[in-house]
Amino acid sequence: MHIHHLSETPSILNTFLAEIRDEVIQKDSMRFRRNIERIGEILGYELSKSLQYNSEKITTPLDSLQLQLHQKDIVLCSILRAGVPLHNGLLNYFDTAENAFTSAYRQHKENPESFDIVVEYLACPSLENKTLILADPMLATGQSMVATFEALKPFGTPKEIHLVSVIGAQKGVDFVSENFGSNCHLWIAAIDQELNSKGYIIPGLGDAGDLAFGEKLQQ
Ligand SMILES: O=P(O)(O)OC[C@H]1O[C@H](OP(=O)(O)OP(=O)(O)O)[C@H](O)[C@@H]1O
Ligand SMILES: O=c1cc[nH]c(=O)[nH]1
Ligand SMILES: [Mg+2]
Repeated sequence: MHIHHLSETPSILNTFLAEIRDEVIQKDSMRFRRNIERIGEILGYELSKSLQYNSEKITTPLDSLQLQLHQKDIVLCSILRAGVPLHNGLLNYFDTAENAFTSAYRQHKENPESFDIVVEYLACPSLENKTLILADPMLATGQSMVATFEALKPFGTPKEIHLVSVIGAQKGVDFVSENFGSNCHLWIAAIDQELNSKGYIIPGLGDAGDLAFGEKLQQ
């Protein structure tokens, strides 16, 4: 897997990462969602440099020229709920993308430290020979990404796969590296070293779904 760890090079991205991590600033849910969206825009821009381009003729009022424009074969898939603002950020740049949504949530067992990933909702166009972008802001154990990828398999074989995430734990990055092919790309803003016993990224930011949309009752 090709891992693109973007905050290794300091940039304006770090300001948005600082705001979603900061325990005071992150409580403003509108700002939290917008910052995830802005990070999605930056990750999408970086990802766009690796897409396939065709030369197309553009006619201005004065003349014409050839421009390199990317192939319009993107399917953007995100994982509910925390994936929604990241999806919006990517869609802000990939105007013509087709869209897929899936739900993957942690179903906790009696022991709070163990959980299963439940994939329930799935709405997806054909993925055959398309460029699949699979987006989820948190890559903790990596199980949601892998379970979603398994659930998408009946929809066809993409020609390229790009995973997009905001904060990952090294363990989750290793897990997706083992489970996605060597040609797959991971575009990630930050990689933290630890995962706690409940599967939360340390230092991370807390619960991205709750920060964006409010607390939910455990199932
Ligand atoms: O890498 P993993 O260990 O699978 O964990 C990451 C998952 O956890 C979060 O979702 P969550 O289950 O909190 O659902 P939510 O978006 O509804 O809050 C996040 O958005 C990922 O989908
Ligand atoms: O740290 C984590 C792990 C999973 N989901 C989150 O929202 N945060
Ligand atoms: Mg959550």
